[in-house]
Amino acid sequence: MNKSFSARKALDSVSFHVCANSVAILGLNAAGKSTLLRIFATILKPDGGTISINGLDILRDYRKLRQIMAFVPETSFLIEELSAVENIRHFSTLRKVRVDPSEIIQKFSISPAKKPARTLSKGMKQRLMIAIALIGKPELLILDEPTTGLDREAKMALIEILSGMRNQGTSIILSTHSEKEVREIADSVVVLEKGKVLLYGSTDQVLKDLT
Ligand SMILES: Nc1ncnc2c1ncn2[C@@H]1O[C@H](COP(=O)(O)OP(=O)(O)OP(=O)(O)O)[C@@H](O)[C@H]1O
Repeated sequence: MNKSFSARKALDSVSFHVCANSVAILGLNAAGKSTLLRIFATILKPDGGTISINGLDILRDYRKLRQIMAFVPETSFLIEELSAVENIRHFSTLRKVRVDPSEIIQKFSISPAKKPARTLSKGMKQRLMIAIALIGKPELLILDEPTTGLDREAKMALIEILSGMRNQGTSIILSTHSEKEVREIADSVVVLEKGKVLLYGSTDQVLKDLT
């Protein structure tokens, strides 16, 4: 699969197959991670090639894929002037799903819950975005560098949330710069380098090959 932006090849003959509940896309800056995730999330179209996730073709079955998937991008999608509770209400109404915001706030330990989202720390915003992404119980969660910019404590809390979700059967695809994070969350890894696949396979094997 390929993807170019004008003359720049962001993804160059990318091809891999992994069978896992949680997959990490590992790579340095500009490796092509976000581009690949945005293609998986059906936001961007590849220039060519075929991709299927959980048996669904991203071009042919994109409607079905969108129904079972949630995407947490690198930048915030929260409405900054609304509180955490109001953001949860807003996005659940858009998705036509009835939820109890206070239950979600409690489950994800989001605080403060009633002040504008702009007052939340980066870690709390990430938790809130993941909580919102999980409204409607998607089978597949795609996250673009969810722990970037978080302190150690917030990172660990988020990793715990994500591993818990994986253990409960949610499929997870995430991008990261961190081998440590890969070890804690992912069953399989795809390593990208300058738009190409350098390695892919089980986490243990890939991390061993990288050392
Ligand atoms: N919309 C765009 N227009 C032009 N070039 C783009 C666009 N999106 C990505 N690129 C280019 O494609 C390449 C891969 O970018 P991408 O954001 O996918 O990398 P990344 O691995 O996610 O990087 P980072 O870790 O810094 O977020 C980069 O050279 C980037 O400049």
